[in-house]
Amino acid sequence: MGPVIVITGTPGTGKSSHATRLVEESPVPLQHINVGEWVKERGWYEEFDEEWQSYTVDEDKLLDELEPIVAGGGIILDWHTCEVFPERWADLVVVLRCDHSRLWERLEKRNYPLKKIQENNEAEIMQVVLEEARASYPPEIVVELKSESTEDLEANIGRIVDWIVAWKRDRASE
Ligand SMILES: Nc1ncnc2c1ncn2[C@@H]1O[C@H](COP(=O)(O)OP(=O)(O)OP(=O)(O)O)[C@@H](O)[C@H]1O
Repeated sequence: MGPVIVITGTPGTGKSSHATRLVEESPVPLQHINVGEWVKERGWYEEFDEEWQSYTVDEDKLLDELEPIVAGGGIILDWHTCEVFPERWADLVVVLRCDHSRLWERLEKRNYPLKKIQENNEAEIMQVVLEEARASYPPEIVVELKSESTEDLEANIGRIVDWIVAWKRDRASE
């Protein structure tokens, strides 16, 4: 059985880019779950908020549906929030960080409404997701990683792969 790795961070910090690379590089098979996409595709939401252009997630449904999948291990949970997931699910929580002006450019390229860019930009400055991760999981499993360049991305993947190798070794010797 593989580990459950949560990759979180403000929208645009590079969660999906990291998850995609990690699936390719991981020494154990991992399934990438882009939780936001699953919410949309599988209807795990209560409504679509026009003003914020986002879905109001049905958290009970999401947890019920994900529980048996996560229980099998070998999962990357890719989402901009992590406090919803039960603490027991995660073996590692990666919080991606990005300089806010760079993040602004990335979000502008996606044609996000200005209000949404501002909200996300502010959340990154206030390190909302990092605080959320620290409040929700034991400190030893929360790792903050910079995601501003492709060099950062490659270095981060290397670190996570090393962590998986150690995780596997620890399990084998138990
Ligand atoms: N470390 C990085 N170096 C260079 N470009 C990056 C890096 N991380 C992300 N990007 C770029 O930023 C954009 C957003 O990346 P990505 O879609 O992976 O972010 P995300 O956090 O998954 O966003 P969302 O939460 O909206 O799904 C993409 O164009 C991606 O190529």
